Amino acid sequence: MSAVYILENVEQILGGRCVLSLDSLMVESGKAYALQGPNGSGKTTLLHLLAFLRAPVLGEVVFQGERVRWDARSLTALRRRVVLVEQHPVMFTDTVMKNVCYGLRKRRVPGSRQQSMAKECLDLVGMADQEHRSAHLLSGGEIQRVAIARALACQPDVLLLDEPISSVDMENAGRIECLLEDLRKKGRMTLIFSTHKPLEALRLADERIFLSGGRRVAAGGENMVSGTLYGEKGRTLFRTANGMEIGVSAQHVASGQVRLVIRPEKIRLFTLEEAIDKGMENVFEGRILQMHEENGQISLVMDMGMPLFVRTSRQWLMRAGVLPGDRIRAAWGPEAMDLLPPSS
Ligand SMILES: Nc1ncnc2c1ncn2[C@@H]1O[C@H](COP(=O)(O)OP(=O)(O)OP(=O)(O)O)[C@@H](O)[C@H]1O
Repeated sequence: MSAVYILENVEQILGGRCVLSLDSLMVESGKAYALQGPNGSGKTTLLHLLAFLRAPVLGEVVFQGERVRWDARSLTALRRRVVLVEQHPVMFTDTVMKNVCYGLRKRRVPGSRQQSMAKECLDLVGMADQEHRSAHLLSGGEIQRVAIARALACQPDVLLLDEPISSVDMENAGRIECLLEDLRKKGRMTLIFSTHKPLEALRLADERIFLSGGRRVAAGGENMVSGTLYGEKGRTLFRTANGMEIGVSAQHVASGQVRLVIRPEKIRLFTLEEAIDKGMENVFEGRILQMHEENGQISLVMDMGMPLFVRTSRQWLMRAGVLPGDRIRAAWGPEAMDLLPPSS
């Protein structure tokens, strides 16, 4: 597979502050990527850079083998190959059809062809029968679907989406998920979308990119849960809002509201028949919800009363012979946990 983007030593400064700093990032053609990270971690900033909407202050971007020069002429050509669907897309006060044709008109596609291309794309997002409706009267989820149709009509090489599912109802979210899944399977365009939902990222992406404070980090935020710390019989316990209790060992003496992170790579998995290793303060049984191969490892989600993300080896999976739906046990010691202050 060829690289569609290569970023090197890229920095973005906004409001006098460095909000994005990436040593290197390679995006392969035809794959689906999820951008994850807490609020303000730089996901939108990175999407704007990849959409050629804002040049980085430092560093180099290579797109489809050519260094991006950021001058007006080359940007016009690049923006024809990459389309961004913003988190809250703007609709023109016109019909759905006219909105979908917008990009095609700008690209000077002949009028007759515009209609048929737009119809095809409205069909893909399940809005073919809505072409005459006024776009500004659509619901948030419908707007998101029309915006995706408008982007697809331009037949971009790269489709960027800023939190496409976060603010839409379940029905629209389901339709958008199916569409992204379909596009990913076809592999004709590169997909990059930001999300706050780890399950969605795992389900829809070939690779996940985690950002924190504008930097790429190994992983994070997957098993981050808010709750209360309290002491009981010489132990310190963490209680989640839905009443789950997790032992966090006596070395954590603080009490009150905190966030707990359980590191996916430090969790050990056991079949129900296996003996649990010594020193495991927490042992939970649950059902496997999802499994997914990622960068040579297995990412697994288990339902233990909350989704628990675990990174394990292929060898463990082969040996255990378990499948989604099977019950297993997850166990971890104090080294797998970090306590953070509550989010502001
Ligand atoms: N135009 C701007 N001027 C100054 N600071 C900005 C500007 N745009 C974004 N920022 C800051 O840059 C940082 C990264 O913002 P960005 O929107 O990329 O984060 P994000 O990961 O997409 O967040 P969210 O999940 O909340 O959408 C934030 O601290 C934000 O306040």
